[in-house]
Amino acid sequence: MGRTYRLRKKRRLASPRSTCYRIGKNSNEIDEFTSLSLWMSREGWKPTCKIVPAMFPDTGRGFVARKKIECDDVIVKIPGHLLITVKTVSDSRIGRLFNDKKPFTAQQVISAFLMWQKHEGENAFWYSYIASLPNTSLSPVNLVEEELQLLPEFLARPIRAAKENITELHLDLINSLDDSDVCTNCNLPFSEIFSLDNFMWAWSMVNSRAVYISPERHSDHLINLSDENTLAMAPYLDMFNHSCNAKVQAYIDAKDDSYQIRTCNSYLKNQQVFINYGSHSNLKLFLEYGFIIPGNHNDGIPITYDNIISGVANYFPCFKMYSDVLNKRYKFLKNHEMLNNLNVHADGLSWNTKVAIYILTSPEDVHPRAMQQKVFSGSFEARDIEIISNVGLYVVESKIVEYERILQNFNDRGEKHYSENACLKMARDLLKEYLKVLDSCRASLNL
Ligand SMILES: C[S@@+](CC[C@H](N)C(=O)[O-])C[C@H]1O[C@@H](n2cnc3c(N)ncnc32)[C@H](O)[C@@H]1O
Repeated sequence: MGRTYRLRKKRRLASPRSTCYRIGKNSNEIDEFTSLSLWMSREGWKPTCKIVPAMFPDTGRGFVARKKIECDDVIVKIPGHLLITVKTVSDSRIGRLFNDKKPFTAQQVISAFLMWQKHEGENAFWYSYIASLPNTSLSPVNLVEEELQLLPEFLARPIRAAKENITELHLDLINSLDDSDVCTNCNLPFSEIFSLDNFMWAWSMVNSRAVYISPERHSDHLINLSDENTLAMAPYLDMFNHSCNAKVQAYIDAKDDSYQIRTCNSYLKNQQVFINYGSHSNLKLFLEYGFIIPGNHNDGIPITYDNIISGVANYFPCFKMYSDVLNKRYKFLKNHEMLNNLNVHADGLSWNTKVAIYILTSPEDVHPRAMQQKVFSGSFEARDIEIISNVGLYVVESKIVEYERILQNFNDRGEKHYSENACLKMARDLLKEYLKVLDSCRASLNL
């Protein structure tokens, strides 16, 4: 096996040849994709490679390769005028609701546009795109308070905050309307077209599907924004699923103002083709997109300074919790920003966790400069590594007990709910993933 072959093999994404089914192949299936691609073709879009939408058992709707795709191929190219941006809204018939008014967020503006286009139905220019969007999302913001109470606090807290934010953005949008703001086709007030339910749907679509554009692009609009103009909805492109292992380059080609994605992986015929939404942990994917990835290498379980102190106290029974030395060491860690990113990963403790354990367990007579030198050069001695691993092991084992309790509690209270609610089931799967990460970290510290 030559070097070139090995390199090519490595770059190929390890997704299995799919047991997916092609969308539009079943006679009774309404093929939104065909009408989307026909409409886009009429608007000047051309496919750049042989991919078709398909349903996958583990990731849902995505794209499958119908022919081999090579590294460096452009897998999608969307003409600039088929992106929905703040400028699209400003130039549209509902631009008057926003132009030269108080500031709105880009997400508020684009969400309002999606709701309006959905309301316009077949009359809408973007009808085929709107019809291609899912009617529901698995975003946890759809959980009601009774369901949120089943979740551990570290999951329920950010979801409540996101729900509050959406409610405020919605209220803000409604309050900006006046009685004369009605649909010019049917006279329905915009306050009804922009109902909270519709807003939740549109907000989730933008949150989970929008791509990033640089703020200076599509910037000649009349809407006063309270945040950066960096969001665009990209029809067709937003059907690609995410893989942590996918490598892509996404960019606007200034020559023809198109949004393009080039893959840095290769795919065999019948493999799912992925893009990468960013180096997101499962917590972020769950909260923002409503899915998680088994074995996500971006996962880190947060630990606290107090967790580490308990670990040190367990290892050194004579350790004094409130000594002057400890206070100084705490200040040292804080001043050097070494108390951020205290995490446990599948392959071991984060660097700052190791450093915190080392600093807190160094003998009293070690000069701060000597500790600093060791930390910055990363040259721990065998004895330091042994202490870090032993204290780390205690911290990780305590976390395992904590998360087993959380999972058990969730199972006891939520059993009948998560069989019916996919989002609660996902929360339970996330807790199980955390336990797998902790187990794997324990194994690596035991080596
Ligand atoms: C940009 S869309 C991708 C296309 C989407 N599957 C569809 O049917 O239109 C993002 C959404 O797809 C789903 N998704 C993306 N990647 C996934 C993955 N690896 N596993 C499970 N769901 C995924 C999630 O529901 C996410 O909110």
